[in-house]
Amino acid sequence: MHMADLGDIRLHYRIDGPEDGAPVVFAHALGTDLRVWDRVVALLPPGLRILRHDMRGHGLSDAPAGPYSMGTLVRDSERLMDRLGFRDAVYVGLSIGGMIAQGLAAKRLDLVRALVLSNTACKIGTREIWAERIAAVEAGGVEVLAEGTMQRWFSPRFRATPELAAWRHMLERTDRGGYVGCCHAIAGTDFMTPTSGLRLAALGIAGSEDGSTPPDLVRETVELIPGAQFRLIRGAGHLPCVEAPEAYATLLTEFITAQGHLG
Ligand SMILES: O=C(O)CC1=CCC(=O)O1
Repeated sequence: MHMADLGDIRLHYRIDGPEDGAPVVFAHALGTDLRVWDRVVALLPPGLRILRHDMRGHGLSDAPAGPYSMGTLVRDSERLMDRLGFRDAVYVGLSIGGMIAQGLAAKRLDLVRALVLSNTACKIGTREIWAERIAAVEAGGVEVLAEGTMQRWFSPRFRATPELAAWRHMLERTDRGGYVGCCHAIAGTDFMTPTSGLRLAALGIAGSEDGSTPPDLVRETVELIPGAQFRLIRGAGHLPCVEAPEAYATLLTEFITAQGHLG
C-alpha cells in the first residue's frame, strides 16, 4: 500500500510489474476504487509497469470537501505520474476515468502515448441528471443509488451472482462528499472540442449491457479521434473489467502490443 503526498491531497496508489516495464496507467469509475482493475491486471502479460490510483474522494485517497472540477482530477493524475516517473504511458480510463484520460491527453501528450477509453464519453449525462443525483446523495447517502447503479453497472447474469454484494458494498462505502465532488466534475465536463483535437492511438471499449454509457455514446466519442478503434464486449455492462476480465484483458493486450509498447 502506497500513499503519495502531493501537498493538498494524499493519493493511494499501487504499482505492479518490473521497474523497466512499459508504463500503463489505469483510472477507475465513480463509486469504485483501484480494485476494479484487479482481475484485468492479473491477466495482462509480464513486462508492463502498471500504475493504479484511487481518485480523490474514493478508496483510501483523501476526500477533501468538494465540489471537484475535472481539471483538478486530471491534475491529480498528472502530478502522480510526474512524481512516480510515469511518462509515455498507455492510459486506460473507465467512465469518469476515461474523462480524466481525455483531459490528460489533451494537456500532456508526453505522459500519454495511447488512450483506452472504456465505457466513457466526452460528455456523460446532463447537468440536470447530475444535479438530481447529487441531491439524492446529499439527502440519503450513496446507498440510495445502489439499486439503480447495480443495474447500470452489471448485466442481469452478473447481478444474479453472489459477487454482486461486494461491488455494491464498494459503491455504498464511497465517501459521500467524494462521490458528490466527482459528480460535480462530470456535470461540468464537455470534452467534445479537446477530444476532437487528439491525435494519438486510441481504443474505445463498450459493454452491450451498459446502462450508463451505452455503446453508441462510447462510439461517438471514440470516432472523434481519427483512426481510433472501437470494440464491443457483448453481455457486459458498465464495468466489463469486472464482468468480462478475460475479454477485456485480451483487447488491452492486443492494443498495447500493437503500439510496440511491449518490447
Ligand atoms: O454511476 C454511473 O451511472 C456510472 C458512471 C458515470 C460516470 C462514472 O464514472 O460512472
